[in-house]
Amino acid sequence: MGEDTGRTLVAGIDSSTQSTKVVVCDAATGRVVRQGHAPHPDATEIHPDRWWEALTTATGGGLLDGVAAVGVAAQQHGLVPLDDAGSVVRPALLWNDTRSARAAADLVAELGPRAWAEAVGSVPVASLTVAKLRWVAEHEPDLADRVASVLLPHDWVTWRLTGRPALAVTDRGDASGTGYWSPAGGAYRHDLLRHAFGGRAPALPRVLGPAAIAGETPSGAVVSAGTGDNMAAALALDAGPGDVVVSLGTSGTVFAVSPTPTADASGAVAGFADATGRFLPLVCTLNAARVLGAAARMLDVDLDAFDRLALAARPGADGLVLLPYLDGERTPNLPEASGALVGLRRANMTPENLARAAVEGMLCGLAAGLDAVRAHGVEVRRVLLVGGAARSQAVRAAAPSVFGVPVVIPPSAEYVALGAARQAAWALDGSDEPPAWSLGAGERLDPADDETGQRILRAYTAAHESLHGA
Ligand SMILES: Nc1ncnc2c1ncn2[C@@H]1O[C@H](COP(=O)(O)OP(=O)(O)O)[C@@H](O)[C@H]1O
Ligand SMILES: O=C(CO)[C@@H](O)[C@H](O)COP(=O)(O)O
Repeated sequence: MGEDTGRTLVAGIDSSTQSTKVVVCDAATGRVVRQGHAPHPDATEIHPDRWWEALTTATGGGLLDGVAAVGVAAQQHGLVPLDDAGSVVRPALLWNDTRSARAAADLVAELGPRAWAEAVGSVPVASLTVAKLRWVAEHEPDLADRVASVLLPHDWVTWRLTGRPALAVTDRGDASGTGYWSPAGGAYRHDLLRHAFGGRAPALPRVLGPAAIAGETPSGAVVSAGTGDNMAAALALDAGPGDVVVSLGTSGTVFAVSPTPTADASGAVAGFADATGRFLPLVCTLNAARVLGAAARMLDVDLDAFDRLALAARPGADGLVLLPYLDGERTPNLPEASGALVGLRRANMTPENLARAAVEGMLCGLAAGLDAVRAHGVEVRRVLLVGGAARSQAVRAAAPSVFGVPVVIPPSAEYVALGAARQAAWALDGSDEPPAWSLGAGERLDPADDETGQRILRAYTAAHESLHGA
């Protein structure tokens, strides 16, 4: 690729829930020079080979030619169980697979929520790897007996990229989502792993530091440690004090970089580690961008027409509230819940109000996440809004009022892939700090007034409490 002569290129891979996205960037500036993507199957258990096939498709046509370093970020928590030959024992159970809800509740009942929060930063919910291990131990004991090692999605893709070495690696960020690695202590809790997995003690990947090198690709490109997708987005966005990132992908996430670890015994805030040696308190909802997709399908319109409908309704959707728990919910922890439309009246039962209620319902769940991180010492001066659904004009219109703080829409980019690329450039360079990449100015949107968002949130809270209690 002739245009690349004379500059160093790095690549970032985002193997997220719905797709694989790859960006190739100038290592010095972060400018994206080319990109690729490919979809994943729509399922909550997936054979990891599907991620590899998507990566192969996304990087076809020589996308990675001339790349000096590669980093992998991926959806967090997924359980990739391998046997002693490195073969996949069963398809990976993903973060959004709720069959492990009972297992999570049992783990919490056995040790208590405070003990979990203090040991590993988070209280187990169905998403966490530790709960998935318990589920396999109870429901598939013969398969559990064959599990020789356990990887996360980004660990597995990194392991494949580096030629399946004997020792797999991970990083602090992704390890912190397992439920058996302590962000505060910086070490695995093998006791908790054994406790969850019926006494079994599978091998775990070595936890690398932020700028470490995991290995090389067959063509000789350096491969960095990689990380979880939310940690990669935080790295790309260079989130500073007062910045809280809200990502609207398959999951909705609210997170901030913090110098100190958190331990929320209520379970709302997961006390993760970040990709720079610091910490990443995070709230995750199970229902975000796909709520809008599902509502658009119900209204038989595409996403642009859906936006126009939502924008044509008044804020508050004339009292119509959509509780968006379409795939169950993680925060609040209601894995068996379903969605609900509350407040229907003959006068407000319009496509416009339904579209608006879907947008507002999705955002209200994340506004609760902002309150939860605030309660754990995170300053919320502004929200940086990213992820697929941040492209929606209706989301952009509603978010500042619902969140009650200014919202910045960073320049359109694949921030998870960009964060993985920045980590790759950092590993290549070996400096103390990641390379200084400039994002460019974002668009700042301010709340309309103090009252609109409060009114929407009050109606949402009342609807939630009428069905699920306080
Ligand atoms: N303009 C839009 N309005 C609403 N949703 C959108 C829009 N563009 C993309 N999306 C949704 O964003 C989601 C993909 O976002 P992404 O952040 O890539 O997810 P993930 O990382 O979880 O795979 C899809 O559900 C897609 O329908
Ligand atoms: O489980 C979490 C965070 O704890 C999710 O955020 C996953 O990491 C999936 O991310 P997306 O594919 O929705 O970006």
